[in-house]
Amino acid sequence: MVPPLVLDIDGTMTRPDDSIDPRFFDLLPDWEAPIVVATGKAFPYPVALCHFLQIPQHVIAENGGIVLVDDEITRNGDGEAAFHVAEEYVADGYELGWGESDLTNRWRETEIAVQRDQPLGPLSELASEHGLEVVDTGFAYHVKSSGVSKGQGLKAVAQLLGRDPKEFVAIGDSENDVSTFGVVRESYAVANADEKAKRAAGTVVDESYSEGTISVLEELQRGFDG
Ligand SMILES: O=C(O)COP(=O)(O)O
Ligand SMILES: [Mg+2]
Repeated sequence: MVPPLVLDIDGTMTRPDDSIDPRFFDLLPDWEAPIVVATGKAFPYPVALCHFLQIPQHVIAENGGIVLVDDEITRNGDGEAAFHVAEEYVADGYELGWGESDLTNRWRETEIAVQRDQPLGPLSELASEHGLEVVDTGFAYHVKSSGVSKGQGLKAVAQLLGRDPKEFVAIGDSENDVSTFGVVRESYAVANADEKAKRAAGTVVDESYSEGTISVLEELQRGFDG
């Protein structure tokens, strides 16, 4: 059998221009084991991705803040504290950086995300005053509860699916994937991954972005066929 997968979105399922690699639309629905989409993005994004891929909705959103398995939703972390950090950051004269409608944070429930061109120092200070931490995904700074992570999320998903996290193969590109790498059987960082992800991964793939991810999936598939 092919192994169950836990896939990061940004930098892992995407191409360098941030688009989802269309090859996943053929590859993933045919994958004969559970697939978990684990992302720092707000909840609607991975739900929509699973919907349009037409795969079961096994989702870790907001870096573990929200977990969805089929019809069951779990929320983790101190969202109130994260929202206070955002308010105070803005009151101090900084911006979250996503414009008026802020589609990045609009549907967030357990953490907040700040554009990476905004100053990190004051954000980290406010976060620690509220007992929170900042994670840099390479796409945004995320202010979140420290006990909340994609890895914790995967443990919850695996349990609901009647699986062991140690059955999973994880692919990711940044420090928010390190916790996932720590709980799975095999972990792969794509070549564009940050140093923390590369250090934590069992294997660093030669190819970047979705090209790297697809090469891992094809390798797993070949192992299965062979
Ligand atoms: O939302 C982000 O900052 C990164 O998202 P990802 O976890 O899917 O890479
Ligand atoms: Mg990523």
